Amino acid sequence: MPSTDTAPVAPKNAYYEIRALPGKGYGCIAIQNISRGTRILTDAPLLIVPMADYMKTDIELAFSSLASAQKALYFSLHSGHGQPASAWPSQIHPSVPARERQRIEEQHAARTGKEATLISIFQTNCMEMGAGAAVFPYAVRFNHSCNPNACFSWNAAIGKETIHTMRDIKEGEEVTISYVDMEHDKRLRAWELRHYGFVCDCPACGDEDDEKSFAFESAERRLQVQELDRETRLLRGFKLTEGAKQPAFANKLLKMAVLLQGEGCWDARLAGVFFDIALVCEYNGDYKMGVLAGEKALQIKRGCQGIDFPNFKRHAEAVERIKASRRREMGEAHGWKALDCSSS
Ligand SMILES: C[S@@+](CC[C@H](N)C(=O)[O-])C[C@H]1O[C@@H](n2cnc3c(N)ncnc32)[C@H](O)[C@@H]1O
Repeated sequence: MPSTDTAPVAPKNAYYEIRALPGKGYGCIAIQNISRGTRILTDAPLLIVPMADYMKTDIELAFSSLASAQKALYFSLHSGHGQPASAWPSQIHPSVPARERQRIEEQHAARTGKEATLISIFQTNCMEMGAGAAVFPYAVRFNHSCNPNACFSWNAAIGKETIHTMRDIKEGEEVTISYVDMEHDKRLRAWELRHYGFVCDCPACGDEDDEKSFAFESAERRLQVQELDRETRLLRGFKLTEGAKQPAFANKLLKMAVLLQGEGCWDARLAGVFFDIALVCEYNGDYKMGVLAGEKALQIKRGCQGIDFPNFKRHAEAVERIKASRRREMGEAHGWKALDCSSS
């Protein structure tokens, strides 16, 4: 439950409002139809903890520098404390180093404690931010779905967390994000979500044995994405040119893109897959496909992160380069080169 009884209000916006939802505390409900690719929130951090493996003292230090209104705002956020200790492992293996042991004990005490604490609120609401994590006072109000209709990103260029819609959303629908990696299977997701103190009942968490269900299809897609990701991961990034030399590589990426779209994941991962397809096509001299994939990558990236996202310009420049190669190729195919007097 939220730590205070005062209902939170979303920043003034045309897209959604925060409402109390049965069994979920508060959540964000669309107040008009929203098209895919709409930025519905930019949110500045309230409390930043600059390391991933934070200790209680790191949160205390960050909290101590807040103004009193910010402290009150922090304590108005949802807390996942009060979980039964029996639901969690009762022992820590002796091989675990002392610092990590202390960290686990602090986290456990916060989760199972009787009251909301700095840690229990941080656990429930923090989002990755650079090398650490932060609490964003409005982004925290979005509930989870394993099959979400929106996604979040830390945009370092504007210093804000953004929420973008990944699908067309109807007025009255809840806007959700995913707290977990889409590749994870139902069991792993359920374990991860236990840390937040709830059991997910989204369509992807339905009966996976029913072959006609969304959950069945979704599980199949996730499994295939996971396999394709494993097969291609080491050949992406700075090793992409090695990947490009393998005949099946681009097809694997394309398959991954189809599966992600089937799952409704119009997010940065999908944009990244299309961008890599574009670069592979460029490397292999298939500029026509390269332009198509590159434009698709930019369209998705614009929709899920925005053109002000730090690496958007770099991606757009790469796509322009592929387009220029395609134009040259077309020119040569039409004999324009022969007409170019300046080259004689
Ligand atoms: C980041 S907060 C989300 C906003 C929160 N509902 C609130 O009232 O402020 C995370 C908490 O919301 C609740 N929650 C999020 N997604 C949920 C879901 N799909 N089903 C039930 N509870 C959910 C859980 O209590 C979780 O610990």
